[in-house]
Amino acid sequence: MKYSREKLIEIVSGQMPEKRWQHTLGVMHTATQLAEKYGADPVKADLAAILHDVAKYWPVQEMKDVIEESGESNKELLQHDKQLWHAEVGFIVARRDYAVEDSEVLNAIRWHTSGRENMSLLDKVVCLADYMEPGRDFPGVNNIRELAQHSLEEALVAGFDSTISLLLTQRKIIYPLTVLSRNNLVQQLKIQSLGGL
Ligand SMILES: Nc1ncnc2c1ncn2[C@@H]1O[C@H](COP(=O)(O)OP(=O)(O)O)[C@@H](O)[C@H]1O
Repeated sequence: MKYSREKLIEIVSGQMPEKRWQHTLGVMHTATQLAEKYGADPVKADLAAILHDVAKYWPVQEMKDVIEESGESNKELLQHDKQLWHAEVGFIVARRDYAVEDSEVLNAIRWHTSGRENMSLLDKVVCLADYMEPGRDFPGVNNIRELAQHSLEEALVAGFDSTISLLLTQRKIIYPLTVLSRNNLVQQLKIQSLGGL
C-alpha cells in the first residue's frame, strides 16, 4: 500500500460527492461486520470497501481509456452498460495508483457490482455490503439484511434477484455474468442443503 488508511480515505473521498462517500462509509462498516461474522479478513474487507466506488464518478471517457489501455482488463465490458465500468476501473487503479497488491482485495473491488461465478468469501462480503449498508433504501433491502444474519449466499441471491428484476422492468440488458453469478450461488445453496440432510 502506498498510503496510510487515513490518507487513502482523504484521497478517495475527494473523488466523489458527499452522498456517495457516506455510502462508502456504510459499505466499510457493513463489510467489516460481515467479514467478522463469516470469517473473512476485516482489514481486507475495509480496504476493498474504501476503494470499491473510487471510479464511480469519473468521466466516462476516462473510465473507457483506463479499460482500453490496461493489459489486464476485460475489454468486453465496454460493450455493456457504462454503470458496470467503475468496478473494473477501480480494480485497475487500486493497483496502479494506490499500490494495492493483494489479489483478494483487488478481486473484491472488481466483482462488487456484477458478481462472478465462484465468488470468494471476500467478494461476497463486499458485494453484499454494497447492497445492504445502512444508507440503502430500496424494496427488499430489509429482507436482504435479515437473510444476511444467517447466510451470505441467501442474502446475495436476494440482492442479485432485486437487481435483475429491476433491470427486467426497465427493459435493460442484463450483464450475463450476474445471471451466472446468481445461478452459481443458488447451486451452492442447493449443495449446502443436501449436505445438511
Ligand atoms: N448485471 C447487471 N447488468 C446490467 N446493469 C447492471 C447490472 N448490475 C448493475 N447494473 C447497473 O449498474 C448500476 C450500478 O450498480 P451498483 O454499482 O451495484 O449500484 P450503486 O450505484 O447503487 O452502488 C445499477 O443501478 C444498474 O443500473
